[in-house]
Amino acid sequence: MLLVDRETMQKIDNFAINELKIPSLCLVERAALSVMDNINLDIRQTFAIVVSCGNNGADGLALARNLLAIGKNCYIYIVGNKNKASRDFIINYNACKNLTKEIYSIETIEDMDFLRENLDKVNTIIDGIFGTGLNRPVSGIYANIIDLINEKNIYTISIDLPSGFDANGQNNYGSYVDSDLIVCMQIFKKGLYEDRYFRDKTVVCDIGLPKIAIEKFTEI
Ligand SMILES: NC(=O)C1=CN([C@@H]2O[C@H](COP(=O)(O)OP(=O)(O)OC[C@H]3O[C@@H](n4cnc5c(N)ncnc54)[C@H](OP(=O)(O)O)[C@@H]3O)[C@@H](O)[C@H]2O)[C@@H](O)CC1
Ligand SMILES: [K+]
Repeated sequence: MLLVDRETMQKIDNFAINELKIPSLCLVERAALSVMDNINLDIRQTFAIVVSCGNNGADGLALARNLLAIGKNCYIYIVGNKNKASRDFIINYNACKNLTKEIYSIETIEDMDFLRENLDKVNTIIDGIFGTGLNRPVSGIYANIIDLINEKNIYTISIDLPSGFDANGQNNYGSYVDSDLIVCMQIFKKGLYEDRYFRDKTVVCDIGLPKIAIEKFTEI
């Protein structure tokens, strides 16, 4: 079983995008559709999509866009500084704005109360807060949101990694999402595989990263 740590995954992503010229927006779209393929859309009608402003969030907004396109109810909650958002986040954010009014920033205690109340409207939470970009302990509003998600007994799908969980399985960054399902992009992240609780809840999906990019940084 091929496993990667965070740093190696980032090297593979960056080589594919910057050297092989694989458009990152295509990788984000494939990631979003791989999550969508793992949702039973016959029973899941209403979604809370919780994102921060990096490419894990871009995956979440691309998923929201695809769910909205088929008429699902999506409530989008954004934590973090949109001014620091990734290009792929912005592209998907601009599209989602034309598909729904239900887009909310979560910054204050009042916003947290709003989120606590509104999560009860959905039967599925999509966790697109952090992926392989997590690089320090989770604190403040991020920790509050992760704790709130865990308080709710609502089916939760994490994109790539449970937000707050270290891809390398070495660092304890504090709170992390207690996911029901993790859709992990392209290669099993080491920390997930080595964690018995999360290994069995993880599916690994091909998002189109070329073999030559993967082989360059791993011993296949
Ligand atoms: N193009 C690609 O590479 C592809 C990526 N893909 C997807 O993107 C994910 C990686 O995306 P990403 O590198 O943008 O980081 P992400 O996990 O969204 O974090 C966002 C930012 O949060 C910050 N941050 C970190 N720790 C923090 C903390 N404790 N508390 C607060 N903030 C914290 C940190 O920014 P900083 O604050 O360090 O400037 C970080 O940059 C990957 O898992 C996969 O899902 C796939 O679509 C395939 C193509
Ligand atoms: K996540």
